[in-house]
Amino acid sequence: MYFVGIDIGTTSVKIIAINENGEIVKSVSKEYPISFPKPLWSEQNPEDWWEQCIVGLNELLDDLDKSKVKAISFSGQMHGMVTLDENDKTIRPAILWNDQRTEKECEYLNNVVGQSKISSWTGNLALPGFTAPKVLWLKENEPENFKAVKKIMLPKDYIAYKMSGIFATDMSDASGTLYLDVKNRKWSLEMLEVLGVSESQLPKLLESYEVVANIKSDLAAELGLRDDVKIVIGGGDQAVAAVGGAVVKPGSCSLSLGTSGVVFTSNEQFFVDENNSLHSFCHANGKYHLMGVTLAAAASLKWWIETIIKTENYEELLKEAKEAEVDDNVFYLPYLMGERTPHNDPNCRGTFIGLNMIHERKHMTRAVLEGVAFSLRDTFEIIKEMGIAIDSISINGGGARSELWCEIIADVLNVTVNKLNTNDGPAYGAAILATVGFGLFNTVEEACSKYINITDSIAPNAKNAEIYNKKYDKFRKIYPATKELFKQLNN
Ligand SMILES: Nc1ncnc2c1ncn2[C@@H]1O[C@H](COP(=O)(O)OP(=O)(O)O)[C@@H](O)[C@H]1O
Ligand SMILES: O=C(CO)[C@@H](O)[C@H](O)COP(=O)(O)O
Repeated sequence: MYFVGIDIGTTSVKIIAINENGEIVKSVSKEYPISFPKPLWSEQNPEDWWEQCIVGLNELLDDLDKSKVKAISFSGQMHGMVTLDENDKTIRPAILWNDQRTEKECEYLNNVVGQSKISSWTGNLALPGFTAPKVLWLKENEPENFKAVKKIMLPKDYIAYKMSGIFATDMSDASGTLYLDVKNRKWSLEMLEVLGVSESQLPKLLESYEVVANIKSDLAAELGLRDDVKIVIGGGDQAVAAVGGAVVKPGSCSLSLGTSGVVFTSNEQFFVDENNSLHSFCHANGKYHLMGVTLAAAASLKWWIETIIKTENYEELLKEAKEAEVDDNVFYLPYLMGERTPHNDPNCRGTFIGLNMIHERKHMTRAVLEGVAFSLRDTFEIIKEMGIAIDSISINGGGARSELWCEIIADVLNVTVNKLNTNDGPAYGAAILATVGFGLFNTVEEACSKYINITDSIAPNAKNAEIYNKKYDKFRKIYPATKELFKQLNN
């Protein structure tokens, strides 16, 4: 039997097939473009996701026994707004999770409607990346497009719709819209009224491991699959990556180093932190989770290596950075796309601070890795302040390919970083959801405990942890000192 996991990432679609023992049989990845048409904007064409998905699926299935495929499920970049008209055509490019154009709409939601109402209806506050402020932006700035909207959906739901013909979503991804009542796992009618959207424009809500329908028969024929393959809805990439990292028990913690960087803990019950600065969302196992997000994690490294240094040779740059001593006074702030946790500030920007004549490229590469780790520590500190004790975390995402980055993170957070038998977090988690939806396991937890184990652990180095502790204290002072300046510069 084969189970397929499809991850609609920001840089590419990753597709894997696992067998009933949880072993990866084959994986493929297909890139697609992202466009930044104006400062603060970030968009992709949903058709590109679909095209590359089909190219990838054909390649994946090419030399597999297609009759053995039993179920397909998804993980997707969260919060992106996909809008379809009455003919199911996309109305405009999807506005993505890292788009920061909605500062005005967030101010309206948080300050005019009011934080206490928004938080009591949804469990969260308005952040520029979330879907609700994007809906308001569309209404205000593209009224003709807003009028044409018949369906509003999230990235992976567009793919699930294309594959099943059913308009559905799941609780974990829907949590990131800011129009789900997270605690009660239903759409917030109060928020829908604020947005001017009706429930009929929104998808049916399922748990991540639930079956949407069988695959559409014409698509099954095109791909050479049986027409009883189950389409399982899947979830938002962070919750699904957590499933792929077995972060499904209360208090367990994972760290994702994808385009964004995320610290994630799994909880049995719904709760919010004191300042509502973490995302309080539904988990893909039917329970809840908390997470904080730094917007440009591996995106910072990609920008530094590919856009600034203009090479694809990560290995050389990372080897060089390993040779550089920790420099107490060189800092990088990873705010290339503004920042979410903990600052919730679309105006802050990426910055190097503390350079002098002795510094070389290697110090700057190291500063990029450290700056992302410090930003992740900002979330980690909030989680610790809530009394959640964390002594180890599992790591996933493209950035986790760097041994040096994993070491720096272990030292900066002062925790053991565990590597697992799979680094394909979101796609692997999606394949696990497919097994549960198909009925191979009763629960997500059962599947995780059968399939996932730790293969390597990186313990923090006590000396480096102490150095980084002091350096982190300095890092924390830079944002408050530059906040107003960034606001003025952006104006
Ligand atoms: N060898 C490497 N070391 C560190 N980071 C890497 C390496 N190779 C790729 N990356 C980073 O991985 C990122 C892609 O990770 P991925 O988890 O696939 O992201 P996403 O799901 O957002 O598309 C790229 O931004 C790139 O910077
Ligand atoms: O906005 C969030 C989570 O709240 C991001 O994590 C996106 O879901 C995209 O993730 P990656 O492409 O970085 O995996």
